[in-house]
Amino acid sequence: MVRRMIMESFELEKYIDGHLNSTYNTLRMMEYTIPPLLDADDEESKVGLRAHTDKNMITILHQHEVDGLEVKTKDEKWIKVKPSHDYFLVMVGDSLCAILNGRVFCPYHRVMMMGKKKRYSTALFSVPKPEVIIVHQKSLSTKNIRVYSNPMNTKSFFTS
Ligand SMILES: O=C(O)CCC(=O)C(=O)O
Ligand SMILES: [Fe+2]
Repeated sequence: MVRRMIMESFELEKYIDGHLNSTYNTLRMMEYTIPPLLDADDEESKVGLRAHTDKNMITILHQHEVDGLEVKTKDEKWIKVKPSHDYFLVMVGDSLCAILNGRVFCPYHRVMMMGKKKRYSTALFSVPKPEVIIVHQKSLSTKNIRVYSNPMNTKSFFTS
């Protein structure tokens, strides 16, 4: 649904079905244990998952009760995502950013473990199928924020 809305907002309606069929979904459930050397004054000791962008198209995330997820904004500030039963966080990944030629923001995010509780999260990743070639949409070429000039197959893209 979110991908459909994004494609519509760029007037790419005719590509929606092909785009949705170009991916598969994978669900991952994660458990983060309390870091053994947790020290409130030492940022490094709190890292549960290092800062990264997701390579896939879109990630839908839910964190259960214990917080820790942080997302970096365009102006380079880390913001904490509060856990809630009521919402899921949708994050754009590198593949969607590439096909839309950088017209959507693909944020760095990380997990920082603050307290004395294990943390659980669930993520649904939509991933380009292995045979898919990642190529940016020509009609979006004018605003070349991030350069993905060469079409790449999924394997090269994911390892680049
Ligand atoms: O556990 C989380 O909240 C984030 C997980 C994540 O970013 C990932 O698996 O790529
Ligand atoms: Fe991630």
